[in-house]
Amino acid sequence: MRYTAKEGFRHDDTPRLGVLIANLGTPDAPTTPALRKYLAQFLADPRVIELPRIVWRAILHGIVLRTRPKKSAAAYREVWSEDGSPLLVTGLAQTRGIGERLAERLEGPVAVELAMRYGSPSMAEGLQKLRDQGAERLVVLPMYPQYSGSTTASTFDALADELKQWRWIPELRFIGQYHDDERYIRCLADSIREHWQAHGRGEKLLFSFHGTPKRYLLNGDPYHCQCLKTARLVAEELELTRDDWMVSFQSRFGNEEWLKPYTDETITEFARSGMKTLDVICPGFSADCLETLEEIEGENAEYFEENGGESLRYIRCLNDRSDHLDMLTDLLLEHVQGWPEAGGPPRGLRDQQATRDRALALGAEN
Ligand SMILES: C=CC1=C(C)c2cc3[nH]c(cc4nc(cc5[nH]c(cc1n2)c(C)c5CCC(=O)O)C(CCC(=O)O)=C4C)c(C)c3C=C
Ligand SMILES: [Fe+2]
Ligand SMILES: [Fe+2]
Repeated sequence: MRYTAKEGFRHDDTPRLGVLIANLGTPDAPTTPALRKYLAQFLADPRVIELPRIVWRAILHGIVLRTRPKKSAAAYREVWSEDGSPLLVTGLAQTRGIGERLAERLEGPVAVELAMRYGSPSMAEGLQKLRDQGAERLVVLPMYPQYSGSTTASTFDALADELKQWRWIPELRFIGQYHDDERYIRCLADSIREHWQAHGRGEKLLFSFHGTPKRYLLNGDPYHCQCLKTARLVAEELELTRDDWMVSFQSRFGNEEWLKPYTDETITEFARSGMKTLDVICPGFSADCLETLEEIEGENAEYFEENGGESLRYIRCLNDRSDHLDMLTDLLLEHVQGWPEAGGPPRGLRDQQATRDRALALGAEN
């Protein structure tokens, strides 16, 4: 059949609201073969690498996938826990926490699933699980506070690739960003204050965001502006002066110019100029992952010390903090507003009798 439908579909099924929590994804294991598979999917995405396909495919298969998997696997081993990759472990905890909160706060039934853009659980699996639970309305929350074509739009592409195979497309809301949401800014500021209380305050606060090629900004991607705004709002909330904080961009990939200043150079420069203590936070990530734990808390903390600094204190992502999950639940609830009978089953399907009538009228057998 060309178009798919829910397994065991019945015309009198109870409809519910479906919530898809989407994040980037992570390899299945910290091994070279698992990394090769993950990076092959990730780096083949034209939203991530905007280069002519034939040129890039030759570089990807001829060079990148022969060299990077081994190096990346070693980096993943540094952060891997007994339960698996931090991004997945935290993603599952976030999904559970948001599910519990929504079930308490919504009148109608709700189903919440996690899906990863690359690797597993895949976008197709997450969406099919929601459909199997009767989700006729769908809200998608890509867990990226700042919109970027390379992340948020890529999630949309994967969503569309799956949904275009469905017979019955759910009603849809897609959350594009929440970079300046007051509650998100307050969560970040509170996490910084708590860190200062526990570990003391460093000489400066560095906001380090994942970078993208500068070309994407010049071609209209709002990511850079949204990162700067998040940092400025947090600094305002903490009543910092302009000298107290700075923004930089990490995780460069490839040879072209990326968003500047680069985090590794900034941190090295700070240490060389005599700074002894530095606080670093990564508000572009909703969950700690390779890029924060290995690259910032590991590698960049080493650069800081090697160049004369004494301690780089990494402030963890909001992860499954309850204020973060409350904030994301509020955001989801806001986005289902305006739907007839917000959050509940679609109008006309509320009582089972009406559904059965409709099934009869259609002459359906079930
Ligand atoms: C938070 C936003 C992210 C943006 C923007 C982003 C852009 C981007 N990333 C790459 C290349 C890689 N990123 C990798 C890991 C990675 N990236 C993000 C988030 C953003 N990326 C996360 C959360 C992670 C970690 C995943 C985990 O499993 O913990 C990797 C893989 C690791 C490695 O080999 O270094 C690559 C590669 C590009 C090219 C890009 C912008 C165009
Ligand atoms: Fe990345
Ligand atoms: Fe990295």
